[in-house]
Amino acid sequence: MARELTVAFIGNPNCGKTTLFNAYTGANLKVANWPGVTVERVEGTVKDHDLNIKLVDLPGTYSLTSYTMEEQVSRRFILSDEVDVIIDVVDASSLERNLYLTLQLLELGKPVVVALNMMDIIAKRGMEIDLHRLPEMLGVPVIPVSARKRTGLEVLIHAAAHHAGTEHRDPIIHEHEWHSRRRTGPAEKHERYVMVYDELMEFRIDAVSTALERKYPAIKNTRWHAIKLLEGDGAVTAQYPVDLPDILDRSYETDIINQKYDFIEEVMGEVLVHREEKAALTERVDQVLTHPVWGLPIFLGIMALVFFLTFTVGDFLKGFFELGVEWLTLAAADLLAGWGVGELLTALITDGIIAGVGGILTFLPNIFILFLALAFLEDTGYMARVAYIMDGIMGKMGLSGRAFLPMVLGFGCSVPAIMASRALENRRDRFKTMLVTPFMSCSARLPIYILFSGLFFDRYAMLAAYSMYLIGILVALLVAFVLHTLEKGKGIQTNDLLIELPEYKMPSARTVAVYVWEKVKDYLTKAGTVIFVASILLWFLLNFGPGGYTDLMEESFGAILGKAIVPFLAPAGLGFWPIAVALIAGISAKEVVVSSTAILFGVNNINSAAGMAAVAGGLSAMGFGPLNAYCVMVFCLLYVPCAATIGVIRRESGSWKWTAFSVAFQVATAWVVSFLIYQVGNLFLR
Ligand SMILES: Nc1nc2c(ncn2[C@@H]2O[C@H](COP(=O)(O)OP(=O)(O)OP(=O)(O)O)[C@@H](O)[C@H]2O)c(=O)[nH]1
Ligand SMILES: [Mg+2]
Repeated sequence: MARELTVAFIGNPNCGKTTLFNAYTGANLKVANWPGVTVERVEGTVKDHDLNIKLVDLPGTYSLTSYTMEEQVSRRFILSDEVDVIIDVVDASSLERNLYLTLQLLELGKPVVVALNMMDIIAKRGMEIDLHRLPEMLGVPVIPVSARKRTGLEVLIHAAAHHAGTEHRDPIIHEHEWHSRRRTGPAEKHERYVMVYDELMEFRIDAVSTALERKYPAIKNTRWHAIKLLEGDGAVTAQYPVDLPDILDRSYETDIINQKYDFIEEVMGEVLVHREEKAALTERVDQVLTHPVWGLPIFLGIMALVFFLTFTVGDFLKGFFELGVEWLTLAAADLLAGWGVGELLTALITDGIIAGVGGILTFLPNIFILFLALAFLEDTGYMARVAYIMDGIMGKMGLSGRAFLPMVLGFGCSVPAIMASRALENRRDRFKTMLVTPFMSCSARLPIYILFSGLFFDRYAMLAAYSMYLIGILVALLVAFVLHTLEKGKGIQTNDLLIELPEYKMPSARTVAVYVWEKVKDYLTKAGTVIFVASILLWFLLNFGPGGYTDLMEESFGAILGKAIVPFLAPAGLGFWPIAVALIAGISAKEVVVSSTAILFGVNNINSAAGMAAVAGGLSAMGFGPLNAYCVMVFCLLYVPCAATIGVIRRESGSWKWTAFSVAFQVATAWVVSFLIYQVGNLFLR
């Protein structure tokens, strides 16, 4: 039978763990150039000879002292007995910072293999790392790799397999090493550790270890636990309390950290042959992009550019899709007629499914361009800058700049954006971020803007649509601000979570391709599932009434339902039953607002000139004008996130009550903002 082995990738955020995991397993997990991309543990398998290796990708962490939710995921897993070998992924281009975690992992006593990643960058910069001395000093194998270029992968996995089962009760290194660091403990213990603290600290560690051993004989690695107790680690202190008031008189965390860094400095001095010349390009670019005054306008400019491309290039490509849908409608009608399919079923297929789903597919080019641009921004490292630029403003909202990262990710899709809020340290910040993230304009809302702004704003269509993105950001910030003001005086402190600025990188073609493909796949899946089902349901709702099948939509169930809520929507400029129906249907997925409109007005190809003209005609006949269109766009921007988002809010908050509150809150906000725009707009237009 084949042997089984579990290997976990752990390392600092953004060091390339997921890239490495993808390279081994062929998975397409998300990779991007900012810290905190992976928020969940993910497993995959590879084979090495007769060995089945289970690989585990973990969220990045700076230390084993865990603060954020994702860091706890990593810590808990690394400490569990499930892991046979730890692969410590180290970003060789910032070795010094990464070694801090390495030293902590070595103290755990589990088999550790260091994967020295990003060797391609090291080579390009003309740096050199002494690959003989480094493993000697760390006492574990160090394998140079490049996850992106896929070099060194076989050697690494082989080393991990080979290194399994080399567990020490306490990690030790060879006799000839570190005689200068020799531990001066009790005579019978002459192990030499990789990381040896000063005499006084070693004395404390010994004392605590002895007490631990006596009280909890089952503990595997007393030294690590003793160090954690001296650091005042909450979890370990709660699990293994010892009564040593003289020794554990205060937290020695700072001393322990400092001594580790002293050792790291020593290592760096010996192994780095050419000192790292801090990437000059990154600094120069950042002088402009993170400028205190220009940073924000530049960000808004970049968003405008992305949006401009989405509109123009997307529209250019759209033509081909329109032809496709038109052809499909005709072909389907012909085919169904040829088969002698009844009128009703033919209507369901052409006016329901093709109109609803096909209409949505024609927006694919716009979606494609949007995600291409976002992938580019994420993999260059710009997104982390956006969080940094926003730090000041976010501070006024009682949040750290880091909370802006989930928010910008919301431009793509609210679901991963809400999950990204796990990187925030405390619950209050997380919930606040989860509440406002859905206000950011996600890709699903794009078709709504394209449709309604195209219908009513001609030359200003792009401007009208771009304003939605700005309104989204403004409302999100405003809501956060109001919440912050309400909280004030309750003794809540805001904490500063710094975001690390990664170096700028040329985006990898593979990363961008995978990113875009995953998003396009999601969009197609959504068209084939949620939108497909919603279109069928909607068609039935609009073609059947209390009296059975009806040609008059006015008498359908849909109309009855829509008319019932029109009085609530009218003050916000949305008092039209077809709009009411579209908005209700849009809860399933925002694109459904567009497909409902197509079904409502009986157009097969809503994204074409003819389709648009038909819808515009129908809407105008009801007295629906540009101001109403703007209100629809704003309402769609702000009201209930889609079903998938509601699901993820429920999962991440763990509470239905809170989920219900957040949904109600979004609807109320949408109503209030549309109401204000409609009422003020009316004053001016009259
Ligand atoms: N040049 C180069 N870039 C790499 C290499 N490995 C990863 N990268 C890039 O580094 C960035 C971060 O990679 P990820 O795989 O997302 O890093 P991670 O460690 O999983 O990050 P978190 O999930 O945030 O902890 C991406 O832009 C990758 O393309 C490498 O070997 N060489
Ligand atoms: Mg990752």
